[in-house]
Amino acid sequence: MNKKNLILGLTGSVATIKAVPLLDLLTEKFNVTIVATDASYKFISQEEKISLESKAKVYTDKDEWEHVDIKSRQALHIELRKWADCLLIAPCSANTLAKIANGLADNLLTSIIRAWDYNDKSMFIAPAMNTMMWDNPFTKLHLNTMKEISKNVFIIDPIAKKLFCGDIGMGAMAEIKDIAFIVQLSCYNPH
Ligand SMILES: CC(C)(CO)[C@@H](O)C(=O)NCCC(=O)N/C=C\S
Repeated sequence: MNKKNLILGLTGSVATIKAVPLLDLLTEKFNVTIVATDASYKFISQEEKISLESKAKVYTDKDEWEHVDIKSRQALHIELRKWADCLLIAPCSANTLAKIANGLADNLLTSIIRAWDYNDKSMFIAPAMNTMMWDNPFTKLHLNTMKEISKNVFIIDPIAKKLFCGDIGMGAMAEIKDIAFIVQLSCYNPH
């Protein structure tokens, strides 16, 4: 089976510590390209970076600017948007959720999303944040905005469990096996 092309967006939630095992599950079914925000790198060790790069191309914001080659007239965020069949943001931080719900395009990941083709390509959002952020009114507002934008936007709800800081409550990223299953099911069987 020729695998579909998936962009995995990593953002500045502590759930990015799950990136390596999540990527292992995703590469079984997809050609994966990782787009990591600068904040996500706070949660990726040097060994994890090497592990990720052994299974996927990893782009960061500097790649957009180092690749500015006016002659080639190519923009990395547009090339990646064209390459992808679907996009998964896992984890999606409260900050990234707020930015995409308001059309901001201030880094490589949000620029790809700002250029996204919602008619033909599915987008999966797996929020992960502290319960206090999850319960804040902006979370529902921004998630509803994303759902209103297109029927091809799928929210993979967080779960309640012990959070990084020891709190117990909603906001933990969905289990990576459930994320991988949902993305594979929906991306290969568009409704
Ligand atoms: C970190 C992980 C993946 C461990 O299972 C889980 O707790 C999670 O998704 N947390 C995201 C929310 C969080 O913890 N925020 C930071 C401060 S509370």
